[in-house]
Amino acid sequence: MRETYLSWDEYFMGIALLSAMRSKDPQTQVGACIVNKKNRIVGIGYNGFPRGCSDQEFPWEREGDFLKTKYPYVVHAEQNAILNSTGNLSGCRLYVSLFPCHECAKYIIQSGIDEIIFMSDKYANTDSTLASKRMLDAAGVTYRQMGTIAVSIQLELKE
Ligand SMILES: O=c1ccn([C@H]2C[C@H](O)[C@@H](COP(=O)(O)O)O2)c(=O)[nH]1
Ligand SMILES: [Zn+2]
Repeated sequence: MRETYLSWDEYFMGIALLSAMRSKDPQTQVGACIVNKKNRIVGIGYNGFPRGCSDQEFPWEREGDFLKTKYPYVVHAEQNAILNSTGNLSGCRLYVSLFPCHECAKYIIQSGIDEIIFMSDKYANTDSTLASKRMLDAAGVTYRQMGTIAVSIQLELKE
């Protein structure tokens, strides 16, 4: 038997990271993958503009006049994963490449997701993340950080 197969955590985080690579955000690409108790993927998403809002017409800027930045327009990865999901998310886990912001935390809680597995916590000291953790703690949604994963795509094609 092979000893180097991926754990479930590595597998689903790998899918979240692969999804992040679809994002057109030049600064921060986020991917999310929702998994049920049977280890079935039930939702997937990345950060991007809503349907019909073209990347040619909407800005990816971070600074300046609010309406000329990405912030009022971008749909977060977690929100897309929840909106794209196939059914009841009660008891599901969320794999996400960046710790969810306070807005996403509300949707996560209300959807019934009860565990978050994240990689980066680069905005840990911001009010958004502090508010997010406060709500998640109050609601009993647990979260844990995964260290870096080395997923190299290497298939042995045997004749
Ligand atoms: O919970 C979150 C928080 C942020 N995002 C997305 C939204 C933006 O596209 C980027 C953050 O951009 P910065 O330039 O790093 O501020 O990440 C998300 O999908 N989920
Ligand atoms: Zn968010």
